Amino acid sequence: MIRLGVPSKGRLMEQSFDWFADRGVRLSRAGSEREYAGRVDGADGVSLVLLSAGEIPRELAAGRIELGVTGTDLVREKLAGWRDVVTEVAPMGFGHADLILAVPDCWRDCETLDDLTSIARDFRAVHGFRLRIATKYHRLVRAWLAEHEVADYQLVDSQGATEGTVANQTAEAIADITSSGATLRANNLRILNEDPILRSQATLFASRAAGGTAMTGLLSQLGL
Ligand SMILES: Nc1ncnc2c1ncn2[C@@H]1O[C@H](COP(=O)(O)OP(=O)(O)OP(=O)(O)O)[C@@H](O)[C@H]1O
Ligand SMILES: O=P(O)(O)OC[C@H]1O[C@H](OP(=O)(O)OP(=O)(O)O)[C@H](O)[C@@H]1O
Repeated sequence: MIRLGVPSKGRLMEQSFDWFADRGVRLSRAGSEREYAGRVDGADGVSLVLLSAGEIPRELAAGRIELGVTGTDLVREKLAGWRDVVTEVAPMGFGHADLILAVPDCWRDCETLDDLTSIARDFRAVHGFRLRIATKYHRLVRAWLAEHEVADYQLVDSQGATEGTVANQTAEAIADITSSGATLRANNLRILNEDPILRSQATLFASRAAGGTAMTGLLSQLGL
């Protein structure tokens, strides 16, 4: 049996269902809106596991699901050495979002990462603590800042409503996912003039622990 993990709600679930339906495999919830059991029609030996998108990387790594749909951002953030435990089977063409660093729009002299680096250095001298960046993407943000030799900062954990932390004065800057940019604008934040930390999209991943003829058969049925 191939266990297929799909996000349990929202746009990601619906677009995943559409993606599989376009390839002849119909996924659906087994019962009511609130029930997290799934049904698979059109493919033998496949069971649907509805899960939080954020938990799918861990379930793939543990080999509790063989295939899973989630964002590339979540796999790279949650799995150290992700290439050793999962393979990217197919980008799915939806769930596009960029992981970016944003500062208050009123910081007119902060346009690039170089500007932020010098502001962060001065900030520490003036305030006695390091400039705070709110994020839930600790691993990716740390790695990106280290690569760009930014040191005078601290990460503040924010698991949601991250754009609100600046107005709430629990952070000076944020690193979060954006797609339309509306949430940033509504919170008077501006993206640094740099390439995104990561460009993410929904992707079909396979656990490296999985394989065999059933998997090969399913992937070929999906045209992969
Ligand atoms: N505004 C957005 N537009 C497009 N994709 C987004 C957007 N926000 C988040 N995503 C993507 O959706 C995926 C899942 O994010 P989400 O925060 O809904 O998952 P989650 O934290 O597992 O949800 P929950 O715990 O509430 O079930 C991530 O890969 C993310 O990149
Ligand atoms: O650029 P936009 O189109 O405005 O989208 C960005 C928002 O979408 C995501 O939040 P989500 O609604 O998934 O909730 P969350 O804050 O709980 O992560 C993300 O964390 C941003 O807050």
